[in-house]
Amino acid sequence: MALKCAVELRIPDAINRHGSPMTLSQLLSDLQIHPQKSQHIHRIMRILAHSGFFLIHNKTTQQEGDEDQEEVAYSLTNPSLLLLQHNPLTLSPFLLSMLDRVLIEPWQFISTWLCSDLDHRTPFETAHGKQFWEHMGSEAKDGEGFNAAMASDGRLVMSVLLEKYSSVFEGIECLVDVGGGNGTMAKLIIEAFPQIKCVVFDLPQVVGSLKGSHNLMFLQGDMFQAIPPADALLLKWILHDWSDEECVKILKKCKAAITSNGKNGKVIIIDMAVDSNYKNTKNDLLMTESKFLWDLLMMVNVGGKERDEKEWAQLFHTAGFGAYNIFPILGLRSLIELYP
Ligand SMILES: C[S@@+](CC[C@H](N)C(=O)[O-])C[C@H]1O[C@@H](n2cnc3c(N)ncnc32)[C@H](O)[C@@H]1O
Ligand SMILES: O=c1cc(-c2ccc(O)cc2)oc2c(O)c(O)ccc12
Repeated sequence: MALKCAVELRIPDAINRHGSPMTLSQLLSDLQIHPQKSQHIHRIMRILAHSGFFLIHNKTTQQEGDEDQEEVAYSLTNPSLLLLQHNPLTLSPFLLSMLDRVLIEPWQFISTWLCSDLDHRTPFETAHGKQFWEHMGSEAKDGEGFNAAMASDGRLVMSVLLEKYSSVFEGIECLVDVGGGNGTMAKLIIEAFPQIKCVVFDLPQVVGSLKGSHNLMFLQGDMFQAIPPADALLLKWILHDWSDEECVKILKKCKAAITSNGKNGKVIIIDMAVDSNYKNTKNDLLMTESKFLWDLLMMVNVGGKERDEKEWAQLFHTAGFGAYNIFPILGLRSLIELYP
């Protein structure tokens, strides 16, 4: 919440505009903080600096006719560079949506949900009276915020995919981005590979009003009913939204789509793989904690889960797939290539 406050106040942008470590008094004169509350900003900055979002410097300032004064000053770090408004890889929309009231409120309802005999899929439904995707379809502001969040995550992931793993897209003529949101990933794919025709397949509420181009098409539908045929399907942050049974249904539709007309395509999955040997102290404890937190996020908001490699393998096998490769690509995200 301290970080959300800093992003809402555009503190990273203020420090960036300043161009050198910015003292607390310079920061205060740039922000529109009520004078009676200005003494609190250093407390917010202190914890964010401790968490690695800002660097603290001691700056000596010369006062006319007075002794030099030491004042605390702040500069940006790699994580706060990713919160600048005009950074093409900014994660601010992700942060603001994920810490919005609508996604935070359901955490207050976990025990109520666990003890209730109401047929609610998630604490999200207990809190808001609707399931996640239905809510995002009916509350335009929340839906747009969530789609913008996913788009900002997509730009970051795509920058890594294109730089280090672009071979996954080689040889593809037609790709369907299943649950592809507002088409951010698809647009970056066709920019890098103009020979690929991309279809962004998502719910009517997400793609119904979006316009395509000569090699980009928006198609509305339900991935539980049918997925359009293609050489390759992309599923980014899709399967962790769903239960095992639902994932098997989606994956069976995926297999039908990549094997229609005698084709032998592939499914490209970008999702999380929890470490199965996390008790091994050599593992990164913070990384594992984050993955377990995401697992709860999926339980609380959408009714999905995060899976370890054994659980992924079981899903693929049950859905009738033959082979897969899995490797970590960026932070919590892994890339899985799945073959019939
Ligand atoms: C977590 S978002 C991921 C969006 C995008 N793949 C990304 O990572 O940026 C899941 C997407 O699945 C879509 N979705 C949910 N249920 C769907 C369904 N039954 N058929 C097609 N898309 C669906 C949502 O509208 C949403 O855009
Ligand atoms: O409802 C969510 C929330 C997240 C989320 C929230 C906070 C974080 O620090 C990270 C992620 O992510 C989601 C997601 O990836 C998804 O596919 C559906 C819902 C949510």
